[in-house]
Amino acid sequence: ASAHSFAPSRLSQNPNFLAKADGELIPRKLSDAEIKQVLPQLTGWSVVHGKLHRSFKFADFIQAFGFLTKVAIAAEKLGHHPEIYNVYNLVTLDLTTHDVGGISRLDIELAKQINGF
Ligand SMILES: C[C@H](O)[C@H](O)[C@H]1CNC2=NC(N)=NC(=O)C2=N1
Repeated sequence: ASAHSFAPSRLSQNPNFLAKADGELIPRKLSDAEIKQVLPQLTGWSVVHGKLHRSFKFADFIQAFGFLTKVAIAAEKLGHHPEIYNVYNLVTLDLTTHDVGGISRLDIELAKQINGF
């Protein structure tokens, strides 16, 4: 591909991303219909207050935090970070894309990875 293929105007044609004025790509906010369609693949997750939401219960705090450590590593690799709430053996996660004010494919991807832990 020529250099010009990578100009922001070309990249912005990818339906999964929006190009900001400076050319930086950010994920697109998914529609309610798109979220409803993918939700059956995300066992245990629901949409609460416009965020992907799931609670997890563990045997104790150490198990809960071991899980959260895996979540943290996945999040850092993805460059996408969950909202985390922990009380002893309970963990609640809310996934939203702050950059777009809604749920994006990055939230779907993170939820899928978390379900594999
Ligand atoms: C620059 C950096 O990649 C962005 O600020 C990322 C970091 N992690 C993020 N995580 C989430 N959940 N939403 C974001 O919009 C977001 N933005």
